[in-house]
Amino acid sequence: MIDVKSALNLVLRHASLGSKTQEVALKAALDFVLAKDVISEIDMPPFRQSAMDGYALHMGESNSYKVIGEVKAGDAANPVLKAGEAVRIFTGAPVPDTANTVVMQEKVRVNGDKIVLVDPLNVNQNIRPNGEQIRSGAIALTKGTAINSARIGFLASLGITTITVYKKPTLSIIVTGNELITPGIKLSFGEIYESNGVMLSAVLSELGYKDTRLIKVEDDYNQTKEVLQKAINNSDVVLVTGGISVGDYDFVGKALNAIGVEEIFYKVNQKPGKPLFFGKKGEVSLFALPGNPAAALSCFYIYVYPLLKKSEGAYKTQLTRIAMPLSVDYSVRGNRAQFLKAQVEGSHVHILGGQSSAMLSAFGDANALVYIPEEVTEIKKGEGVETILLPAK
Ligand SMILES: Nc1nc2c(c(=O)[nH]1)N[C@H]1C(S)=C(S)[C@@H](COP(=O)(O)OP(=O)(O)OC[C@H]3O[C@@H](n4cnc5c(N)ncnc54)[C@H](O)[C@@H]3O)O[C@H]1N2
Ligand code: MOO
Repeated sequence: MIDVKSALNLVLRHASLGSKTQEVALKAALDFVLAKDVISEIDMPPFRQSAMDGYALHMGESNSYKVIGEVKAGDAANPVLKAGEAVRIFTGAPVPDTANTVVMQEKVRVNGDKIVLVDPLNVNQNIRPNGEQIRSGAIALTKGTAINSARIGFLASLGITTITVYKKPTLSIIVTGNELITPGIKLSFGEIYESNGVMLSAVLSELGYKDTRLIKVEDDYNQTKEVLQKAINNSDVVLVTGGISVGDYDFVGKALNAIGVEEIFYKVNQKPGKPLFFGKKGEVSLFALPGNPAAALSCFYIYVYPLLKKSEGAYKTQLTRIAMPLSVDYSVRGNRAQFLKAQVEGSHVHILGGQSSAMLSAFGDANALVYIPEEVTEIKKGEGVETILLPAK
């Protein structure tokens, strides 16, 4: 049995770095990771932009200005202003080359074709210089950056239509167990509804991995071997749930061994998720997640997520971890490190009820996992705990 930190290090060390890239349209690039720096081909803004509705002035001696024209957003006009002259201007419009400041319309009194300033002015007020955000030829986003909605907007503002990203890994999910029944069919005694497969497909889809196959297998050694081998042939990453513990009908470990999957580790000193297995066959990574649903999802966030991020070239491989004060005293039973379903509320983190690894309802309410290392048994209210923020949805 190894500890949590060693297990995570092994996962990251063995993640095969994706080398396959593809061009994608910017509008379809959400959640992909850049495989090449993106260079801006324009200055942004491309011209001196007015940041306010008001007047562009060529500053003169007095506080009174003659208004000689108008420039609105989209106009190509560049009127010539002498000292003491102004043009009416609107937010986003190009400031004439001969104007050296912009005054908001609320800060002037209008008197016919004259305006009078209410307050003294500084030069270059309310003007966004060209290239203020980025210069032509500069790096807009570096290789390894994950594309989010703000970055799609930023690249669109630079006129970029396609980018080069890493290909997403192809994934197979294999759920094991004679007791598993597809929801929609009436349960017989001893049966339960299959939930790990749909849950893992959903969390993968939420993170941008749409190309996943879901396969169900009975507790049968030969069938397990066959299905695992097929999944390894067809995928970059395989996730198995259940059948990895020590029971007589837990065939996953034996089957993995028989088809030549190299064990990187098996069993981590953590709750939930003790019987977690991680292995490799060639470039294919394989996790056997515990069958207990909350253990499977915890292990997904803590170990599978970083592997996926690392293998698609992302520089940020792990969920954000912050120290937050605990809302009440908490004591741990046993000597396993804990990942506790929790809710960040205001400035505190609150550990939820229903922590059993067989129960999922608390997970649905959780927006974080609190990590308590194996050597810690008592935490007092207000003490800082490592809080892993789950992707928001
Ligand atoms: N003698 C021991 N028994 C167990 C140990 C141990 O150390 N010694 N560890 C326990 C812990 S901790 C865990 S976690 C589980 C993990 O067992 P498996 O990974 O082999 O999982 P299963 O036994 O197949 O299933 C566990 C549980 O989860 C349900 N399950 C499985 N798959 C699904 C699915 N796709 N959808 C919904 N529910 C599923 C299954 O019916 C079981 O109730 O082992 C302990 N035992
Ligand atoms: O390691 Mo298990 O997930 O505690 O039931």
